[in-house]
Amino acid sequence: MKLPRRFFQPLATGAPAPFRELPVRLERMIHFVPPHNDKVRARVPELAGTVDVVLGNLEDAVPADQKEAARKGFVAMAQATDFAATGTGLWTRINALNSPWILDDLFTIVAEVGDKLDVVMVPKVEGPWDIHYIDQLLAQLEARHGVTKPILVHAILETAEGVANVDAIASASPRMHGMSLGPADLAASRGMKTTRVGGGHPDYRVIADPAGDAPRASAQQDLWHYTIAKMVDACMANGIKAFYGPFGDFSDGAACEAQFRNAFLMGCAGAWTLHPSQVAIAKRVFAPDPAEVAFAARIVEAMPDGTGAVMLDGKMQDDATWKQAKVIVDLAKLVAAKDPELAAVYKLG
Ligand SMILES: CC(C)(COP(=O)(O)OP(=O)(O)OC[C@H]1O[C@@H](n2cnc3c(N)ncnc32)[C@H](O)[C@@H]1OP(=O)(O)O)[C@@H](O)C(=O)NCCC(=O)NCCSC(=O)C[C@](C)(O)C(=O)O
Ligand SMILES: [Mg+2]
Repeated sequence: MKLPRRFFQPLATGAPAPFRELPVRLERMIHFVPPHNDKVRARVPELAGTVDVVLGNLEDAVPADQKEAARKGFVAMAQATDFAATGTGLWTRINALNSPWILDDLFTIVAEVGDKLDVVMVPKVEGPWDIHYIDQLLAQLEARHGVTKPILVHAILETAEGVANVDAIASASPRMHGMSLGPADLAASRGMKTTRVGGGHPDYRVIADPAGDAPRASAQQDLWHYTIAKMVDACMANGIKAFYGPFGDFSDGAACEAQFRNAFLMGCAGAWTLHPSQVAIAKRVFAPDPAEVAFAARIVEAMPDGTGAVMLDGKMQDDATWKQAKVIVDLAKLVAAKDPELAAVYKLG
């Protein structure tokens, strides 16, 4: 374990000091773009104003013979658009640590567009040692290329070993931004019997006890509940953000929305969008319900210093519910600052 007083020291001479607190940003969706696809890349300038984060994906879903084109395409799209002007985050997902592409990914991207890059998403993180490696390398590259804003790191939780080490990953470095669930790789790593990318499974259910000849009620359960809960606890305990990952069935918007909403209610800040049709779903889900915001605002107003006990509509409020209300009001303010339509609905002063 590193000494506490050394935790926030830059890891290379000339590298920027790590953030003490994460920048406060609205990240309802991390929108995936395949940078080797010229047609999709051409839409990025227009897309940038409509999503909270644009991510250029270099890893899985990019064919091996297109890795270089994807890297070049990412540099081109990063240079072509002023993401900061619309408050849009610019991220990339690099190839895995054991792949032949990762060094070229990081060397090229930090050299060419390191000052524009907010977050590097690292796939298949197994333990804190993976984060330490990336942390050190990024510091060296930031120093070499004069990058002044620290590049953050986001881990994908997508192996059984990673889940076993989730707390240590979350606390591995002050560079940690957060974590996303990777349900496809994780299912494979765990030996789960599903070919779906996220979402439920019709055979994963509980069944009521028999009661005579009556048909037995049965309901589908959430395969990802345990993992999301574990990830949210690890992230929030370390002051970083948890995200649901991808939902692969673009034809089933209702199931995507249900999965996103479960993650939102459990504490996640956002989800990935892989297709334009999922952006509106994420916007709908990762903003608090206006009725909840109105009630939360009443709680905050009824307890100006956040202490004591009061009754509102027959419901007891105290210091703890005040904190719950603050979570909702603070998020609503963040959403309202970016979305004038919701600002009008929330009516927050
Ligand atoms: C699947 C694909 C090929 C279907 O692309 P398509 O063109 O066949 O689909 P479409 O329905 O015909 O597209 C309609 C329009 O939207 C455009 N479009 C389509 N997608 C996008 C996009 N993302 N951003 C912006 N525009 C997009 C597309 O170009 C088209 O434009 P047009 O009307 O002008 O012809 C395409 O959607 C795509 O490449 N999406 C990203 C896929 C991806 O990044 N996958 C990896 C992340 S998930 C993962 O890795 C797992 C994980 C975490 O690791 C683990 O669980 O283990
Ligand atoms: Mg994966």
